[in-house]
Amino acid sequence: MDQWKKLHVLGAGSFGKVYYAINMHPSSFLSASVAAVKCADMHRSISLQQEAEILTTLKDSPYVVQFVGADVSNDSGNIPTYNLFLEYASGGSLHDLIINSKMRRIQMSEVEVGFYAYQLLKGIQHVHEKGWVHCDIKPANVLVFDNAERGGMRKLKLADFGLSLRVPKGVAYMTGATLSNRGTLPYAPPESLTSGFHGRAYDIWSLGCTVAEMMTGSRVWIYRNTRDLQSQIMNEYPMIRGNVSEIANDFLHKCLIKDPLRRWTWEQLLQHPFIQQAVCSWMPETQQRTARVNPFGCAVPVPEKHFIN
Ligand SMILES: Nc1ncnc2c1ncn2[C@@H]1O[C@H](COP(=O)(O)OP(=O)(O)OP(=O)(O)O)[C@@H](O)[C@H]1O
Repeated sequence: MDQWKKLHVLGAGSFGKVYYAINMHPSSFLSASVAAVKCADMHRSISLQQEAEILTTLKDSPYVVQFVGADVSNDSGNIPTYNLFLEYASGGSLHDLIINSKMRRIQMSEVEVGFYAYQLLKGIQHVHEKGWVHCDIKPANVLVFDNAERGGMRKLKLADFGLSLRVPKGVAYMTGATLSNRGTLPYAPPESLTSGFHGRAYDIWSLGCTVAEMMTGSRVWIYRNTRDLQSQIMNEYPMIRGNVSEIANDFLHKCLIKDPLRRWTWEQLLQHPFIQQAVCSWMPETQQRTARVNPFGCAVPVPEKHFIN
């Protein structure tokens, strides 16, 4: 940590604070020149240390925040501090992006949302293939990076793996108890409340809530208190407020199927016309070929019967 200087606070989590830091000697072992540093007193740093371990297994995806390194310093008096270094996201979180768009009364276009949803699906693909379920996907846990190449379109990356669960070969984690959800309640799927079921489908439901929020600027649930929210998640269907096209609505419905075994997977969703259209609009031709897995391709209009249940 000696070569790093913490400059200002970027945010705070349940573990401690997140700082913006610059590397005073960028040629040394942590080679990045700037970083976000998640810090916690050593005796309260177990979840940060676990996050570091998880991030090590998730390296090498452009859709997951990159782990730069970790160390222990004595920078606040004599109390040892655990520091987790991450690549710095200059655009803040997706939550900030949604709030800013709302304040400026600029709604994200569906193509833009589709392109962001594509990136989140690729992140989920990587996380699931490495044997994890994120368990806390929400706009505040998605980081935004500027991307000059794509005309103002941002790069998004999944972050905050503090609640992630190891589920090798897709086996789910189950508490067996009602109301024993792990992640953030407004983004939690019904099965996590009815039986404590946490499988890969968990992340897909949270993705649906996140994509709906990008599209409409509002959360899918409006509730009076926690009990009301729990009851709505278990018994009702999420509300998509605002003007949403049929194709986008269909995508959301596939993410928000109540039965986790029938809910679409990242593999199926990557082929959905909502994603395919966005990919075709925003990706350079060379990258489209690998991303385009839809048998209909881009140029052909997709008949409704192929994607509406
Ligand atoms: N790599 C990063 N680059 C830029 N800002 C970051 C980075 N990581 C975190 N932040 C900022 O710090 C805030 C808090 O960090 P983090 O997301 O890890 O905690 P949290 O999810 O808000 O809290 P909790 O521990 O309760 O889940 C984020 O919302 C974001 O604004």
